Amino acid sequence: MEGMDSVAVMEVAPVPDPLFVGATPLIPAPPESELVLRRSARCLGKPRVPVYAEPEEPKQSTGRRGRPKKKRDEENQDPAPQVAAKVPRKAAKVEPKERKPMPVVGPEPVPADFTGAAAEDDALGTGKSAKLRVKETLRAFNSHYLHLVQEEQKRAQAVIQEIAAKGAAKNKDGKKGGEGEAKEKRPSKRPDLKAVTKMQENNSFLYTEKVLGPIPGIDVGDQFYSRAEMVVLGIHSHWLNGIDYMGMKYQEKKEYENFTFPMATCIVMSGIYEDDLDKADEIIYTGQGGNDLLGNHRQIGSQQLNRGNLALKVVDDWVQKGVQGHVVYKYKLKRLEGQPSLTTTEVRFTRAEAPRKISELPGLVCDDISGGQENIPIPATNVVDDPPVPPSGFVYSKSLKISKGIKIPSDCAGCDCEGDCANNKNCSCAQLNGSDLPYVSFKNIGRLVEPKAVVFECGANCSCNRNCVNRTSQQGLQHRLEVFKTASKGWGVRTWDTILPGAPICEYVGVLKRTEEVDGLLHNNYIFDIDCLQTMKGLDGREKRAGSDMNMPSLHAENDSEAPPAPEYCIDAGSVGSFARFINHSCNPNLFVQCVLTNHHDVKLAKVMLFAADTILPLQELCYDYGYVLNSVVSADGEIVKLPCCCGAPDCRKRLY
Ligand SMILES: C[S@@+](CC[C@H](N)C(=O)[O-])C[C@H]1O[C@@H](n2cnc3c(N)ncnc32)[C@H](O)[C@@H]1O
Repeated sequence: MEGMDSVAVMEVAPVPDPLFVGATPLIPAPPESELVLRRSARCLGKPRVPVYAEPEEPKQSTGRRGRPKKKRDEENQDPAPQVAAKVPRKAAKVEPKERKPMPVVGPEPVPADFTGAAAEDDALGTGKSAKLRVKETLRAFNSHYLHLVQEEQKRAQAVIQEIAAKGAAKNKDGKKGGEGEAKEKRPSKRPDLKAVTKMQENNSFLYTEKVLGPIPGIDVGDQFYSRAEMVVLGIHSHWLNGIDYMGMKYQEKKEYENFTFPMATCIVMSGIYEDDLDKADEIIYTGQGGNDLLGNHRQIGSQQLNRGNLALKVVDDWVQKGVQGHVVYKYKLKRLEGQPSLTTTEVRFTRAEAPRKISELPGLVCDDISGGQENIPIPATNVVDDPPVPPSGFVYSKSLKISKGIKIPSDCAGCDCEGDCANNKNCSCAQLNGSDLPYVSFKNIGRLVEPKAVVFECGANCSCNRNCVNRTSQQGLQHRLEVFKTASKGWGVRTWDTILPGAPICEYVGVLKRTEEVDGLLHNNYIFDIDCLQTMKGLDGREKRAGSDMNMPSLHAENDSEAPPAPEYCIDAGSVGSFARFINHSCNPNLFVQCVLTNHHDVKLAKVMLFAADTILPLQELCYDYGYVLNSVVSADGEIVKLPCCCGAPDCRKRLY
């Protein structure tokens, strides 16, 4: 059963790789091949915004997270949106008629002021930066996707159970049946395609017009996890075709009167054409058609000079016999001058180079800051200080320490499932979560379907096994991470692995204390208030979470009041903590905070977990929104303490507090 589950997910899970060069809308194509999913993308467009644009050195100060008393400062809510550089794209022309061999055609100049319909950073007038809108669109897609995966897993489970039951009955009669039959019979569904359709129905695609030239919010070097993501952003509208283009109807539009159509807006290089040549800065691209699409890279037929193959305007093109002897059209593309360098030597394999060996890391100051406590070692590097020093002043602990006088209850009833609760549709822990389990399982790692008011996990009183998907936050470190010294935020944490939305990162651990114990403490930047009630209620600028209106009688009584009291407990990671204490704040974060309950139902003492909000690529820094209320940090002499934010996000609020 477990194997069957993961097959269902693997069939539908998009896996990284290709490239694009422009933008487009979508006509949702029917599912054509699983191979489409074996792709991701990187774009060639306008120059990249630096990842760490860190304005100034922050002052050391005091404060703690999640103590919302006032509304956020208006002035810091809404920073001026960035305007994207207008970088006109060069284009070259290919005549739309059969030629053998095709002549070399020079570039057709694009009018100097032409930057495409969506070139302004806030062309949609949302008041949000284009980067943020890209992120929000991807989050919406991933949210649909995870819900649909959950739906599909449940459906598959039901089919398996039904067929297994039939099989058992048949076996009784001496006939064949059971799981093997289920594997054969269960039709494959594509949650990613369904998610795209949902977004199209809701008009939630980011860009719905095809664009020539740079696309706001998309930079050279950006990576996408799947074709579906590119479709909902409006970068490339096809599931399968490598070339997306503007057809002849654009010829009639005034703004395009100087152009020759069809004209390509975006290509995807997926690695399935054996005749492609990929040198990152120069690509020899094979036109579309004639591939058997089985992932074995084989060309089984000749290509036609039509549709997308007519639309590419490139520095050179020709027709030749491919490796299998079939006619293929070839296009030479070169990167525009002045674009930032790429992190890989091939376009289609886009994973940034994560270091292979800890010992070879530049600036290595510690092989494993956890001293062997975590599942995976966490090295620390420092290329900022001279001499380089390791992080110090704390004792590593991967679990929460409890202050004297605080008792964590362990009184709640558990479920009586066998094995994994995902296989029991009547699991009592699933009921606590609203009916479905909060997680779906991918390759035996749980992913949280959506941020929730609170997550009820299986705990000590449950009879399911230790690997049950509803114990996802208890499985320890799942990804290779590095603690590194940043230029202006002190230490930070980055990943070496691709982390997918909803994946667990860590628990925020330290010493569990009463907040009154730490009130007035100066110079402790590592205190985390347990403020689930605020999160659940969606107070002080926070987003209201799914499940916050649910009738959860087991939750603490304060949950019912409109204005919950200030948090009673906090986690102090000042002197004891894990790598979580090094995770910095960002106004545009890639992690989110999630309260989790396991052995009791007192939200005042909930576990504080961090989960991935987005696809986080290798070498990206992990960060979450500390959620400080501006002007809420006050010094002993009554002065408001301010800390500038150095997160570098286009929508940065400029201050942490
Ligand atoms: C929990 S610690 C994070 C780890 C910290 N960087 C360190 O070196 O230990 C929080 C402190 O890190 C710094 N910090 C975190 N995010 C920051 C940001 N976006 N801008 C400036 N400073 C930041 C601030 O000094 C903050 O009080």
